[in-house]
Amino acid sequence: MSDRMPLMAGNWKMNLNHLEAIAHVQKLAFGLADKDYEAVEVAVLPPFTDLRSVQTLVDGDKLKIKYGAQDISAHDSGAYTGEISGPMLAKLRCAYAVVGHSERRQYHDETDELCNAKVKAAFRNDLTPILCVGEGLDVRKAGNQVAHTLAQVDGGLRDVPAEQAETIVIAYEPVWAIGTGEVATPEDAQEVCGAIRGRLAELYGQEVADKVRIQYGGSVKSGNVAAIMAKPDVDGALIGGASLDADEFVKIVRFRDQ
Ligand SMILES: O=C(CO)COP(=O)(O)O
Repeated sequence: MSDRMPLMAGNWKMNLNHLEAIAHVQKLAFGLADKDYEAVEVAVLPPFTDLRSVQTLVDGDKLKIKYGAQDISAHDSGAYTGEISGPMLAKLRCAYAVVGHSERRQYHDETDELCNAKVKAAFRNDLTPILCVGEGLDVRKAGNQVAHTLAQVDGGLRDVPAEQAETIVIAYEPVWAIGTGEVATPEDAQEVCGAIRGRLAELYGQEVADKVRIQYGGSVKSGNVAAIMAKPDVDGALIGGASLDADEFVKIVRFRDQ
C-alpha cells in the first residue's frame, strides 16, 4: 500500500459549455463529502472556456475540487494565435495541465518533443503536468506496449530535473481503450504502470519514482475502477465519458465502496 494520494481527474474533453460546467461542478460539490477529499484528490479538466466559471464557483464556495486545463502552450506569451499560456492558466489558479493526450497526439500531430516543451511550460508556471502516454492497437497487438510507452515517458521528461519530475502525474491511457468501452484488464494496466515506475527509478532513483502518481485511463467506470485501483502502481484514473455524469463520477471517487 503506497502513501500516494489517489487522483481522480475528469477529462471533459470538448463537452459542457460554461453554464453546463457550473451546474456540473455544483452537482459534484453536492455529491462529495469532506471525507471523500481526505481519501482522494478530485479534479476536473474542463474546456478552456469553462475555467473562469469553474474558478469562480470553487473560490466562492471554497470547494475542495481542483481543476486544470486540457492543454497548455509551450510558449508563455506572444504571437501564437489560438493558444493558451501557462501564465494565463496559473492566473486562473489551475492546478493541472494535461499534456500530450492521445487525441492531441493523433489529431494535432503533437510529438514527444512538443510534449516535453509543454511539460516544461507547465512546471515553469507552477502547474502540475498530467503527461499522457499509451499505445495504439497495432502496437499492443505486436506486444510492444511497454517499449512504446516508455519512449513517450523518456521524451516527455527530457531534461526535467528530479525535483520537478517527482511532482508530475503520468496517465497511462492505451489508445484502444479510450471511449471504446474496451477497458484494459487490471493486469494490463499494472504491467505498463509498473514499467513506467521502473523507468522513473532508472531516470531519477527509487525515491522519486515512489512519489510519482501514475493514473490509468480508458473506459473507466464505477463498475471497473476498484479492480484497477487495487493494482500497486495505479494511483488514480483519468476519466473521460464517465466523468460527464456527476453521480457516476462521485461513485468513481468512492472506488473503495464499489
Ligand atoms: O481519454 C480518456 C481520458 O483522458 C479516457 O476517455 P474514456 O474514459 O471516455 O474512455
